[in-house]
Amino acid sequence: MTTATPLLPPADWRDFLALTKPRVMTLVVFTGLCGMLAAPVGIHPVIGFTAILCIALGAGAAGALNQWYEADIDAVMRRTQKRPLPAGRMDRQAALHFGVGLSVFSVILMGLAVNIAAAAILTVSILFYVLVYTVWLKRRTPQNIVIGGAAGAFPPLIGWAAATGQVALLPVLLFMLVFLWTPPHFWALALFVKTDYANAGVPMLPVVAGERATRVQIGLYTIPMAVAAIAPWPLGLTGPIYGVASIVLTGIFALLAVLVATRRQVEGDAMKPEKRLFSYSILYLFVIFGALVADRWVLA
Ligand code: HEM
Ligand SMILES: CC(C)=CCC/C(C)=C/CC/C(C)=C/COP(=O)(O)OP(=O)(O)O
Repeated sequence: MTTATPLLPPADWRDFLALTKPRVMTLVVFTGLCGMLAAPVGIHPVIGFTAILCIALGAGAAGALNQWYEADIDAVMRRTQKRPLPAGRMDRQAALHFGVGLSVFSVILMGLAVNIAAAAILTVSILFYVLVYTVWLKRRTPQNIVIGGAAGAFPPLIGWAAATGQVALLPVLLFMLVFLWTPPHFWALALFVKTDYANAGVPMLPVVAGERATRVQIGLYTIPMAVAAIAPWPLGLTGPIYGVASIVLTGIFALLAVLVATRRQVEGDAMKPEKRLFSYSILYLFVIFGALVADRWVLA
Protein backbone atom coordinates (compact mmCIF):
# COMPACT_ATOMS: atom_id res chain seq x y z
CA MET A 1 0.00 0.00 0.00
CA THR A 2 1.31 3.46 -0.79
CA THR A 3 0.71 6.43 1.39
CA ALA A 4 -0.80 9.37 -0.38
CA THR A 5 1.35 12.50 -0.33
CA PRO A 6 -0.69 15.36 1.08
CA LEU A 7 -1.31 18.01 -1.56
CA LEU A 8 0.62 21.15 -0.77
CA PRO A 9 -0.75 24.59 -1.56
CA PRO A 10 1.21 26.23 -4.40
CA ALA A 11 4.42 27.75 -3.03
CA ASP A 12 4.68 31.48 -2.72
CA TRP A 13 7.34 33.54 -4.63
CA ARG A 14 8.98 34.14 -1.25
CA ASP A 15 9.57 30.41 -0.94
CA PHE A 16 11.23 30.29 -4.34
CA LEU A 17 13.37 33.24 -3.34
CA ALA A 18 14.33 31.45 -0.11
CA LEU A 19 15.44 28.45 -2.18
CA THR A 20 18.13 30.62 -3.77
CA LYS A 21 19.78 31.41 -0.37
CA PRO A 22 19.67 35.13 -1.20
CA ARG A 23 21.72 36.42 1.73
CA VAL A 24 24.71 34.19 1.08
CA MET A 25 24.45 34.78 -2.65
CA THR A 26 24.78 38.57 -2.28
CA LEU A 27 28.46 38.10 -1.47
CA VAL A 28 28.88 35.52 -4.22
CA VAL A 29 27.42 37.97 -6.74
CA PHE A 30 29.46 40.85 -5.32
CA THR A 31 32.75 38.97 -5.81
CA GLY A 32 31.64 38.18 -9.37
CA LEU A 33 30.86 41.84 -10.02
CA CYS A 34 34.21 42.94 -8.59
CA GLY A 35 36.05 40.33 -10.68
CA MET A 36 34.37 41.84 -13.73
CA LEU A 37 35.07 45.46 -12.78
CA ALA A 38 38.71 44.70 -11.95
CA ALA A 39 39.40 43.37 -15.44
CA PRO A 40 41.61 45.59 -17.59
CA VAL A 41 39.07 45.89 -20.39
CA GLY A 42 35.67 47.51 -20.25
CA ILE A 43 32.47 45.59 -20.86
CA HIS A 44 29.28 46.96 -22.41
CA PRO A 45 26.94 47.79 -19.48
CA VAL A 46 24.11 45.64 -20.86
CA ILE A 47 26.40 42.64 -21.33
CA GLY A 48 27.96 43.26 -17.92
CA PHE A 49 24.53 43.41 -16.30
CA THR A 50 23.53 40.19 -18.06
CA ALA A 51 26.67 38.45 -16.85
CA ILE A 52 25.97 39.41 -13.23
CA LEU A 53 22.35 38.36 -13.62
CA CYS A 54 23.52 34.97 -14.90
CA ILE A 55 25.87 34.54 -11.91
CA ALA A 56 22.99 35.42 -9.56
CA LEU A 57 20.57 33.05 -11.31
CA GLY A 58 23.12 30.24 -11.55
CA ALA A 59 24.17 30.58 -7.91
CA GLY A 60 20.51 30.75 -6.81
CA ALA A 61 19.68 27.70 -8.91
CA ALA A 62 22.56 25.80 -7.31
CA GLY A 63 21.24 26.81 -3.87
CA ALA A 64 17.79 25.49 -4.83
CA LEU A 65 19.23 22.15 -5.97
CA ASN A 66 21.23 21.97 -2.75
CA GLN A 67 18.00 22.39 -0.75
CA TRP A 68 16.17 19.90 -2.96
CA TYR A 69 18.82 17.27 -2.23
CA GLU A 70 19.23 17.85 1.47
CA ALA A 71 15.70 18.51 2.72
CA ASP A 72 16.21 15.60 5.15
CA ILE A 73 19.24 17.26 6.80
CA ASP A 74 17.59 20.68 6.79
CA ALA A 75 14.59 19.24 8.63
CA VAL A 76 16.81 18.21 11.55
CA MET A 77 18.88 21.37 11.96
CA ARG A 78 17.36 24.26 13.90
CA ARG A 79 18.98 26.83 11.60
CA THR A 80 17.40 25.34 8.47
CA GLN A 81 14.10 23.85 9.66
CA LYS A 82 12.02 26.77 8.41
CA ARG A 83 13.20 26.48 4.80
CA PRO A 84 10.36 25.86 2.31
CA LEU A 85 10.98 22.12 1.84
CA PRO A 86 11.48 20.95 5.45
CA ALA A 87 8.67 23.26 6.59
CA GLY A 88 6.35 21.58 4.08
CA ARG A 89 5.53 24.76 2.16
CA MET A 90 6.80 23.41 -1.16
CA ASP A 91 6.73 20.24 -3.15
CA ARG A 92 10.21 18.70 -3.78
CA GLN A 93 9.49 18.33 -7.50
CA ALA A 94 8.83 22.06 -7.77
CA ALA A 95 12.22 22.80 -6.18
CA LEU A 96 13.95 20.36 -8.54
CA HIS A 97 12.30 21.83 -11.63
CA PHE A 98 13.04 25.35 -10.49
CA GLY A 99 16.72 24.53 -9.82
CA VAL A 100 17.34 22.62 -13.05
CA GLY A 101 15.41 25.12 -15.18
CA LEU A 102 17.19 28.12 -13.73
CA SER A 103 20.63 26.45 -14.01
CA VAL A 104 20.13 25.65 -17.68
CA PHE A 105 18.68 29.10 -18.39
CA SER A 106 21.56 30.94 -16.66
CA VAL A 107 24.23 28.95 -18.50
CA ILE A 108 22.58 29.28 -21.93
CA LEU A 109 22.00 33.01 -21.44
CA MET A 110 25.63 33.47 -20.35
CA GLY A 111 26.86 31.52 -23.38
CA LEU A 112 24.67 33.40 -25.87
CA ALA A 113 24.81 36.92 -24.47
CA VAL A 114 28.25 37.04 -22.83
CA ASN A 115 30.79 34.40 -23.88
CA ILE A 116 31.61 30.71 -23.76
CA ALA A 117 34.41 31.00 -21.21
CA ALA A 118 32.10 32.61 -18.63
CA ALA A 119 29.34 30.08 -19.38
CA ALA A 120 31.78 27.18 -18.99
CA ILE A 121 33.05 28.37 -15.59
CA LEU A 122 29.48 29.03 -14.44
CA THR A 123 28.59 25.45 -15.39
CA VAL A 124 31.57 24.09 -13.45
CA SER A 125 30.63 26.09 -10.35
CA ILE A 126 27.00 24.95 -10.38
CA LEU A 127 28.06 21.32 -10.85
CA PHE A 128 30.70 21.69 -8.17
CA TYR A 129 28.26 23.01 -5.58
CA VAL A 130 25.51 20.54 -6.38
CA LEU A 131 27.34 17.33 -7.28
CA VAL A 132 30.80 17.57 -5.69
CA TYR A 133 29.85 19.38 -2.47
CA THR A 134 26.19 18.56 -1.80
CA VAL A 135 25.78 15.06 -3.23
CA TRP A 136 29.26 13.60 -2.97
CA LEU A 137 31.26 15.14 -0.13
CA LYS A 138 29.00 16.84 2.41
CA ARG A 139 27.78 13.66 4.09
CA ARG A 140 31.05 11.76 3.69
CA THR A 141 34.05 13.74 4.87
CA PRO A 142 34.99 16.68 7.07
CA GLN A 143 37.03 17.91 4.09
CA ASN A 144 33.67 18.56 2.36
CA ILE A 145 33.91 22.33 2.49
CA VAL A 146 37.63 22.46 1.68
CA ILE A 147 37.11 20.77 -1.69
CA GLY A 148 33.46 21.59 -2.34
CA GLY A 149 34.01 25.15 -1.21
CA ALA A 150 35.80 25.79 -4.51
CA ALA A 151 32.33 26.29 -6.01
CA GLY A 152 31.92 29.58 -4.19
CA ALA A 153 35.35 30.77 -5.33
CA PHE A 154 34.58 30.72 -9.06
CA PRO A 155 32.49 33.92 -9.38
CA PRO A 156 35.47 36.37 -9.55
CA LEU A 157 36.84 34.19 -12.36
CA ILE A 158 33.44 34.20 -14.08
CA GLY A 159 33.21 37.99 -13.82
CA TRP A 160 36.72 38.44 -15.22
CA ALA A 161 36.06 35.94 -18.03
CA ALA A 162 32.82 37.77 -18.88
CA ALA A 163 34.83 40.94 -19.50
CA THR A 164 37.91 39.46 -21.17
CA GLY A 165 36.89 36.05 -22.54
CA GLN A 166 39.79 34.42 -20.70
CA VAL A 167 41.41 33.92 -17.30
CA ALA A 168 44.57 35.50 -15.91
CA LEU A 169 46.79 35.44 -12.80
CA LEU A 170 44.83 38.08 -10.82
CA PRO A 171 41.44 36.31 -10.99
CA VAL A 172 43.19 33.01 -10.21
CA LEU A 173 44.59 34.64 -7.05
CA LEU A 174 41.08 35.92 -6.24
CA PHE A 175 39.81 32.37 -6.69
CA MET A 176 42.53 31.16 -4.29
CA LEU A 177 41.61 33.89 -1.80
CA VAL A 178 37.92 32.84 -1.62
CA PHE A 179 38.85 29.15 -1.76
CA LEU A 180 41.22 29.47 1.23
CA TRP A 181 38.87 31.88 3.04
CA THR A 182 36.03 29.36 3.01
CA PRO A 183 37.40 26.94 5.68
CA PRO A 184 37.99 29.64 8.35
CA HIS A 185 34.63 31.26 7.38
CA PHE A 186 32.66 28.07 7.73
CA TRP A 187 34.51 26.31 10.55
CA ALA A 188 34.20 29.43 12.74
CA LEU A 189 30.43 29.12 12.31
CA ALA A 190 30.51 25.33 12.71
CA LEU A 191 32.16 25.76 16.13
CA PHE A 192 29.02 27.38 17.46
CA VAL A 193 26.40 25.31 15.62
CA LYS A 194 28.23 22.01 16.17
CA THR A 195 25.32 20.21 17.81
CA ASP A 196 23.06 20.95 14.83
CA TYR A 197 25.48 19.19 12.47
CA ALA A 198 26.04 16.34 14.93
CA ASN A 199 22.25 15.77 15.20
CA ALA A 200 21.93 15.74 11.40
CA GLY A 201 24.84 13.29 11.04
CA VAL A 202 26.87 15.69 8.89
CA PRO A 203 30.60 15.06 9.45
CA MET A 204 31.68 18.68 9.84
CA LEU A 205 35.19 19.09 11.27
CA PRO A 206 34.23 20.09 14.85
CA VAL A 207 31.93 17.05 15.04
CA VAL A 208 34.50 14.57 13.71
CA ALA A 209 37.86 15.94 14.78
CA GLY A 210 36.81 18.01 17.79
CA GLU A 211 36.95 21.63 18.70
CA ARG A 212 40.70 21.92 19.30
CA ALA A 213 41.64 20.48 15.91
CA THR A 214 39.13 22.79 14.20
CA ARG A 215 40.59 25.84 15.91
CA VAL A 216 44.08 24.84 14.77
CA GLN A 217 42.87 24.26 11.19
CA ILE A 218 41.26 27.71 11.13
CA GLY A 219 44.63 29.21 12.07
CA LEU A 220 46.51 27.09 9.52
CA TYR A 221 44.22 27.94 6.56
CA THR A 222 44.56 31.62 7.36
CA ILE A 223 48.26 31.53 6.40
CA PRO A 224 47.89 30.61 2.69
CA MET A 225 44.73 32.73 2.55
CA ALA A 226 46.79 35.74 3.66
CA VAL A 227 49.38 34.99 0.97
CA ALA A 228 46.72 34.86 -1.76
CA ALA A 229 45.11 38.06 -0.44
CA ILE A 230 48.28 40.12 -0.18
CA ALA A 231 50.18 38.76 -3.23
CA PRO A 232 48.51 40.85 -5.99
CA TRP A 233 50.17 44.16 -5.03
CA PRO A 234 53.80 42.91 -4.74
CA LEU A 235 53.25 41.01 -7.99
CA GLY A 236 52.33 44.29 -9.68
CA LEU A 237 48.76 43.17 -10.44
CA THR A 238 47.10 45.93 -8.40
CA GLY A 239 47.99 49.35 -7.03
CA PRO A 240 48.54 50.54 -3.46
CA ILE A 241 44.86 51.03 -2.56
CA TYR A 242 44.27 47.30 -2.79
CA GLY A 243 47.77 46.63 -1.42
CA VAL A 244 47.33 48.61 1.79
CA ALA A 245 43.70 47.54 2.26
CA SER A 246 44.62 43.88 1.83
CA ILE A 247 47.42 44.10 4.38
CA VAL A 248 45.27 45.85 7.01
CA LEU A 249 42.14 43.75 6.47
CA THR A 250 44.07 40.48 6.34
CA GLY A 251 46.06 41.49 9.42
CA ILE A 252 42.80 41.86 11.37
CA PHE A 253 41.57 38.52 9.98
CA ALA A 254 44.80 36.82 11.08
CA LEU A 255 44.54 38.35 14.54
CA LEU A 256 40.98 37.10 14.98
CA ALA A 257 42.01 33.67 13.68
CA VAL A 258 44.82 33.51 16.23
CA LEU A 259 42.32 34.37 18.97
CA VAL A 260 40.12 31.50 17.77
CA ALA A 261 43.08 29.11 17.51
CA THR A 262 44.29 29.96 21.01
CA ARG A 263 40.76 30.29 22.40
CA ARG A 264 41.48 33.71 23.78
CA GLN A 265 38.66 36.07 24.63
CA VAL A 266 39.34 39.77 24.13
CA GLU A 267 38.65 41.66 27.32
CA GLY A 268 35.38 43.58 27.15
CA ASP A 269 34.18 41.72 24.05
CA ALA A 270 30.94 39.90 24.81
CA MET A 271 31.19 37.91 21.58
CA LYS A 272 33.07 34.61 21.45
CA PRO A 273 36.17 34.75 19.20
CA GLU A 274 34.68 32.28 16.67
CA LYS A 275 31.51 34.35 16.36
CA ARG A 276 33.60 37.47 15.89
CA LEU A 277 35.70 35.77 13.20
CA PHE A 278 32.63 34.48 11.34
CA SER A 279 31.00 37.93 11.20
CA TYR A 280 34.28 39.57 10.26
CA SER A 281 34.94 36.99 7.51
CA ILE A 282 31.91 38.29 5.61
CA LEU A 283 32.78 41.95 6.02
CA TYR A 284 36.37 41.09 5.05
CA LEU A 285 35.47 39.71 1.61
CA PHE A 286 33.07 42.55 0.87
CA VAL A 287 35.67 45.20 1.73
CA ILE A 288 38.71 43.55 0.14
CA PHE A 289 36.85 43.03 -3.16
CA GLY A 290 35.52 46.58 -2.92
CA ALA A 291 39.10 47.81 -2.43
CA LEU A 292 40.15 45.95 -5.56
CA VAL A 293 37.60 47.83 -7.64
CA ALA A 294 38.42 51.15 -5.98
CA ASP A 295 42.07 50.52 -6.79
CA ARG A 296 41.32 49.91 -10.47
CA TRP A 297 38.93 52.81 -10.88
CA VAL A 298 40.57 55.47 -8.71
CA LEU A 299 44.04 54.81 -10.09
CA ALA A 300 42.89 54.33 -13.67
C1 HEM B 1 31.12 25.32 1.13
C2 HEM B 1 31.37 26.55 1.50
C3 HEM B 1 30.52 27.34 2.47
C4 HEM B 1 29.77 26.89 3.50
C5 HEM B 1 29.57 25.46 3.96
C6 HEM B 1 29.12 28.05 4.08
C7 HEM B 1 28.21 28.00 5.10
C8 HEM B 1 27.55 29.07 5.61
C9 HEM B 1 26.53 28.98 6.59
C10 HEM B 1 26.03 27.68 7.18
C11 HEM B 1 26.12 30.24 6.88
C12 HEM B 1 25.12 30.70 7.93
C13 HEM B 1 23.77 30.56 7.74
C14 HEM B 1 23.09 30.89 6.46
O1 HEM B 1 22.87 32.09 6.18
O2 HEM B 1 22.68 29.93 5.76
C15 HEM B 1 26.85 31.13 6.03
C16 HEM B 1 26.68 32.46 6.00
C17 HEM B 1 27.18 33.25 5.02
N1 HEM B 1 28.03 32.87 4.03
FE1 HEM B 1 28.90 31.08 3.83
N2 HEM B 1 29.49 29.17 3.40
C18 HEM B 1 30.34 28.78 2.41
C19 HEM B 1 30.90 29.58 1.48
C20 HEM B 1 30.56 30.89 1.30
C21 HEM B 1 30.98 31.68 0.17
C22 HEM B 1 31.88 31.18 -0.95
C23 HEM B 1 30.42 32.90 0.33
C24 HEM B 1 30.55 34.10 -0.53
C25 HEM B 1 31.58 34.39 -1.25
C26 HEM B 1 29.64 32.87 1.55
C27 HEM B 1 28.94 33.94 2.05
C28 HEM B 1 28.21 33.93 3.19
C29 HEM B 1 27.44 35.07 3.70
C30 HEM B 1 27.34 36.44 3.04
C31 HEM B 1 26.81 34.64 4.85
C32 HEM B 1 25.89 35.48 5.78
C33 HEM B 1 24.48 35.24 5.43
C34 HEM B 1 23.53 35.99 6.36
O3 HEM B 1 23.79 37.15 6.66
O4 HEM B 1 22.56 35.36 6.76
N3 HEM B 1 29.77 31.64 2.11
N4 HEM B 1 27.74 30.40 5.28
C1 LIG C 1 28.00 30.62 -9.24
C2 LIG C 1 27.73 29.56 -8.27
C3 LIG C 1 27.08 28.32 -8.70
C4 LIG C 1 28.07 29.76 -7.00
C5 LIG C 1 27.81 28.79 -5.95
C6 LIG C 1 27.97 29.55 -4.72
C7 LIG C 1 28.31 28.70 -3.57
C8 LIG C 1 28.86 27.36 -3.71
C9 LIG C 1 28.19 29.15 -2.41
C10 LIG C 1 28.50 28.31 -1.27
C11 LIG C 1 27.93 28.95 -0.11
C12 LIG C 1 26.94 28.18 0.62
C13 LIG C 1 25.52 28.55 0.47
C14 LIG C 1 27.30 27.25 1.42
C15 LIG C 1 26.32 26.65 2.29
O1 LIG C 1 26.68 25.37 2.57
P1 LIG C 1 25.52 24.37 2.84
O2 LIG C 1 24.81 24.19 1.56
O3 LIG C 1 26.10 23.18 3.48
O4 LIG C 1 24.70 25.23 3.91
P2 LIG C 1 23.32 25.00 4.60
O5 LIG C 1 23.62 24.17 5.78
O6 LIG C 1 22.90 26.40 4.94
O7 LIG C 1 22.42 24.33 3.60
